[in-house]
Amino acid sequence: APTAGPDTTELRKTLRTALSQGAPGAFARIDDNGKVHHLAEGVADRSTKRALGTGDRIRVGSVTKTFTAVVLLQLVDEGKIKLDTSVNTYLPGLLPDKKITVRHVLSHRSGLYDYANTLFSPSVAGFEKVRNKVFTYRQLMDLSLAEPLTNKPGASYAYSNANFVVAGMLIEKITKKPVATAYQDRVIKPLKLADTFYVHPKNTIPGTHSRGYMTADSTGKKIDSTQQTTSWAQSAGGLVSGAKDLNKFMSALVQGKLTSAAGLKEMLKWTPVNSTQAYGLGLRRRDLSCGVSVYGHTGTVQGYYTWAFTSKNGKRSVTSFANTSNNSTVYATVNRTLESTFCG
Ligand SMILES: CC1(C)S[C@@H]2[C@H](NC(=O)CCCC[C@H](NC(=O)C[NH3+])C(=O)[O-])C(=O)N2[C@H]1C(=O)[O-]
Repeated sequence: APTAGPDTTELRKTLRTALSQGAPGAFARIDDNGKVHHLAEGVADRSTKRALGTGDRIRVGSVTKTFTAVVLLQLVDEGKIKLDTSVNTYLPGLLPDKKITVRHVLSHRSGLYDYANTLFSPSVAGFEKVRNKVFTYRQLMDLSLAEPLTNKPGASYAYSNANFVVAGMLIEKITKKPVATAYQDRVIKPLKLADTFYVHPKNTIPGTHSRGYMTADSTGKKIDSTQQTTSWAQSAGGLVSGAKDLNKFMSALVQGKLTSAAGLKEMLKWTPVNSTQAYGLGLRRRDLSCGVSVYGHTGTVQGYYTWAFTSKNGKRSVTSFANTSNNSTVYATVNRTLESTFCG
C-alpha cells in the first residue's frame, strides 16, 4: 500500500548513482498533494558547469505521445473522429491495411514498423545524419512503410514512433491546422504550461534549459546532442517542456480535466506489455513493487531521458530526468525514482 510520502533520501542517492554511471546531471521534481520536492544533482552544461535545476527546460521525447493522444481524444469527444474507424477513412490510401484503426495506432497495435530502428543504428552516425534534417510526415511514413507490418492489425503490442506520426497526420487533417496549434490551444494554454513548446522545425530550446549528452555506442564518449530539430519525432516526440508542467499535465489528465470521462476511460484501456507494464492510448501504466499503479510516459531523445508519472488520483506526480541517453545503466537507475516516489 502507498506510504506516507516520497523517500527523498533514497531518491537523492539514486540521482547521485546516475551521475557516477555517466549522467552529467539528473533531477526529480515531485508534486505531492501541494507539497513540492526539488532534487537535482550535477550540471546542466558540462562546459560552463552550471548546476542542473528542476526548472530547466528539457526535450521530453515520447512524453509528447500523451499530449498527442489527449488532442485526439478531444477530437473524439467532439465527434470529429472515431477510435474504431479505419485510419484510411480519414487519410485515404495512407496505410497498407484498411483494418488498422485509430485505436490500434494509439495503442501501438497497428504493426507499423518503427523507422527509428533504421535511423539510429548506429546511434551517433545515425543521429548526426538527421539532427538538422526537417522531415515531412510523408517522408517519415515512407521510412516506416518501406518495411512490412510487424503484426496483424490489433493482434499485439509493438511500440512504434510511426503510430504517433499517423496520429499527428490525423490531427492536422481533422483540425486543418498544424499540430503546434492543437497543442497550444487545447493543452498548453488551458493548463498555462509556461515551459512547454512545440518548436519544430527549430533546432534550439528556448530559455534556460539543460544541454543533452548522448553516449556513443562503443567508446561511451559523450556527444553534445542538444541542438537538433527532433524532426524524426515531431508528434511522436518533439515537445520541449519542464518538470512543473509535466507534473501538472499528467495530474490534470487523470483528474479528467483534459478529456471527457468517457475519453479518459478509453485511454485507460490497457494492452499488456510485460508483467509490470501496460499501454493504454498514448499512456503507460507501471505497476510498482508496493502494489501501486502509476500512469504517465517515458521519453528518450538523444541526450535526454525523461519519466513523467502520476498516481491514479493525480495527487502525487513526479518528473525525473537525466541529461544523457544510450546508457542503459543510467536508464535502469533513474527508472528507480518511481519506486522512491510512490512506494517510499
Ligand atoms: C520506447 C522508447 C525507449 S524509444 C521511443 C522514442 N525515442 C526514440 O525512438 C529515439 C531512440 C534513439 C535514442 C538513442 N538510441 C540509439 O540510438 C540506440 N541505437 C539514444 O539513446 O540516444 C521515445 O521517446 N520512446 C521511448 C519511450 O517511449 O520511452
